[in-house]
Amino acid sequence: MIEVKELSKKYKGVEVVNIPQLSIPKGESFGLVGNNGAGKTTFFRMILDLVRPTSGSVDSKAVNVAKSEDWKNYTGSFLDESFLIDYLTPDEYFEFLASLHGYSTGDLKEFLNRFEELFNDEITGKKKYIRDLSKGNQKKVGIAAALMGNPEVILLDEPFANLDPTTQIRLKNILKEWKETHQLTMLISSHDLNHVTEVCERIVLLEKGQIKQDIHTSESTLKDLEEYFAAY
Ligand SMILES: Nc1ncnc2c1ncn2[C@@H]1O[C@H](COP(=O)(O)OP(=O)(O)OP(=O)(O)O)[C@@H](O)[C@H]1O
Repeated sequence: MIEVKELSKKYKGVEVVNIPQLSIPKGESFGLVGNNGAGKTTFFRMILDLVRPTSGSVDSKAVNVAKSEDWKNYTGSFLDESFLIDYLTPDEYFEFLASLHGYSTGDLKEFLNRFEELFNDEITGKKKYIRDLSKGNQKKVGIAAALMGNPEVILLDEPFANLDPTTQIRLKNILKEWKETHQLTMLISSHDLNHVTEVCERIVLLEKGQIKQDIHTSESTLKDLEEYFAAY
């Protein structure tokens, strides 16, 4: 589904991402971990054509994302609040996206019902602008918005950060369920080793822009990663 070839990004001559080859097959839940500055966000931004590689390419369904708009039809993403329209209320924002995706009022209601627990009565029906929501609640809006339109691929940067423990657990369940029911290809970057190893069947560890480990998640993965980061 996603193919990375000889991908490099340099800022002022300093290489912050260097991934010679990486394949993410359809339906995979792919977790990206690494310390601050490891290059996770830059890598995700190149997959979304928000940052142009210095060299190399990212293909989605065998088409270079920098040379086609096709991938935008089946890719959902939420990297940060800049993905939101903050002068709208969540209801206005969801209605706007629903119209883009051709949802009827009933479709939208049904879609939002799935997030009722996650939203915890703080998001819809409140007449509060997105810009006035807490960081955690903005994140909930962004993640739900990213799942609208049944994307085949979704990219989430730090989805568990700023969420309370109850919401983290609810989000984990939503992501796992969505992946199973929609055969979603999921790319998640996270500092939360616990959650990412629970949600993702594969973990790639990035260090200074390079892949240091590429692990099929098993019972020992969490402990192995904790040991790796403790010894860093
Ligand atoms: N626009 C930019 N100009 C210069 N350097 C940049 C730019 N964007 C990112 N970098 C640098 O690239 C490196 C990788 O940053 P990136 O944000 O991708 O890391 P990250 O793994 O997502 O970090 P974190 O976990 O802290 O979010 C860092 O050294 C960062 O300072």
